[in-house]
Amino acid sequence: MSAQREMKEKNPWQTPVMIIITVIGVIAIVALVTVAVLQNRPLLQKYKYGIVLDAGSSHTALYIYEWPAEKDNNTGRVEQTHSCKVKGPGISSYASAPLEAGESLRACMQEAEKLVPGKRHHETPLYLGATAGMRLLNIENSSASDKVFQAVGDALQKFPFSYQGARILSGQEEGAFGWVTVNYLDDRLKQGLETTGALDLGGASTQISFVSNNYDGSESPRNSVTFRLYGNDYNLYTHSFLCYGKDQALKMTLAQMAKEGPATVFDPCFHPGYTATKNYSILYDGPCVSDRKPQAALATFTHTGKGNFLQCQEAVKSVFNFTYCKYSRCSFNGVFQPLLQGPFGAFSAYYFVMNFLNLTDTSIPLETVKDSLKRYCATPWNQIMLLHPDVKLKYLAEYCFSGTYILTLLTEGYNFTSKSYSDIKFIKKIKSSDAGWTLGYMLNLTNMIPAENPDSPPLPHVGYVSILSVIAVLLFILFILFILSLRPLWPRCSKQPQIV
Ligand SMILES: Nc1ccn([C@@H]2O[C@H](COP(=O)(O)OP(=O)(O)OP(=O)(O)O)[C@@H](O)[C@H]2O)c(=O)n1
Ligand SMILES: [Ca+2]
Repeated sequence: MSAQREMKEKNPWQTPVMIIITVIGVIAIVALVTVAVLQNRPLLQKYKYGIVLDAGSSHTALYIYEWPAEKDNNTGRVEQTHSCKVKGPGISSYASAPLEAGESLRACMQEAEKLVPGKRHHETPLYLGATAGMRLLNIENSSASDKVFQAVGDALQKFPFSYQGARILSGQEEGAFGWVTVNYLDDRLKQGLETTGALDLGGASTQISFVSNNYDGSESPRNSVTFRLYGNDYNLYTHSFLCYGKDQALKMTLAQMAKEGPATVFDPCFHPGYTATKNYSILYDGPCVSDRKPQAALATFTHTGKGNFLQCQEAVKSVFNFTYCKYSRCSFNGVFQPLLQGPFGAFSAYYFVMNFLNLTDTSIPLETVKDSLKRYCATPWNQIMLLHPDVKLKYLAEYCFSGTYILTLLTEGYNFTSKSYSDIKFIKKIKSSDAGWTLGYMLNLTNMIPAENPDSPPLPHVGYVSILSVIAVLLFILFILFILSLRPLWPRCSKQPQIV
């Protein structure tokens, strides 16, 4: 009887023990998973921002970049979220009215102020980088270029961002940062993949940058930039040709045609039927053409189109110098260039022009591209205007020249062949970001590309949490099984109601 009573007293324990164990087990699992999730959860969508102003020779553009806050100095993606084209010409055109250069940036800056969240304003770096237009102004009149920078700096500092200064980029920087942008956006750097060369055609200068396996940089150190990015070493060849942007090249070509100072310049690079009276001074103002001043001092000339691609090609070729090269190989003007190694991304004016001409498909044979351009150049000007009523006349008049210049620069200048032409891709954007030097410039200045590959967690976050949860459940089941396995040792008890 006494043993029976003892069992009866213990009996109620059997179920409560299991309930308590289950409850504790479930709480433990929930706690474990919650801690794991909270500890490793990416911070709630918090973003950081950076702003870069590209003060080009023909215009200024503002770019806003955004990246997840916790991925600073890591492998995080930086993306362009907005761009704003500044109204009016490039800042170098304001040499005689510098204050207006600062004023011109206001509308885009106000847009940026609205788009970057207010609480991030003060920590958002703001950079202005100027390229060939300001390089030329600085050569021509350095005090005028200083005044433009002063005015631009004063205007930018009125905004609540963290202003980091305005400066002229060197040609090497412009080329190298364009290359960094393209390869960063293509994910080639992080993964250590073969890189893409960068071809940038601006209004006043043009850049070529690529990695060539059999080039160590020793032959022409000033064309060599070395990087260590994500644990890989890169020896980049880069060169910037000042004056070989498409606007300055047009001036040089025209100045070359008009070097005898005629009253009418018959230009094969303009459409038949095109005619305009122009000031001779436009052909020899600025450092790219000042030495081509014609002897005769006529004030104006009649610019008349002839629409002949082959003659245009010859005229364009005349602004390249192929006569001297002190290196093993050169592109033009005695500049060293190693063997081309593709693929290449060609952006800015390369894209604008080839896209307008419907010639961005580089799988089309080069000869066919030339034939198509030949027909385009020969098309009468009035027909061209009828076909493109929405295109700015200044741009429209120049596409025959620009297309011819691009093909001549690529083949005669850089030595692309009919075969390697297809290694080039004419691009505007990669994902949501414009191809150009600005992103690479900001990534560099904010130290956002580490030299070494950061240790990445072996598992993605979701995988990590799932595995942790499965292990926790397994452990709990094992624990229950263990408790149940001890059952034979438990004191026996009867489920029969006790009849006293
Ligand atoms: N839809 C467009 C836009 C621009 N352009 C021309 O393309 C050239 C280069 O533009 P861009 O790359 O913006 O040159 P910048 O950056 O201003 O010049 P640089 O890099 O030499 O300082 C300019 O002649 C511009 O007139 C064009 O033909 N079609
Ligand atoms: Ca540019």
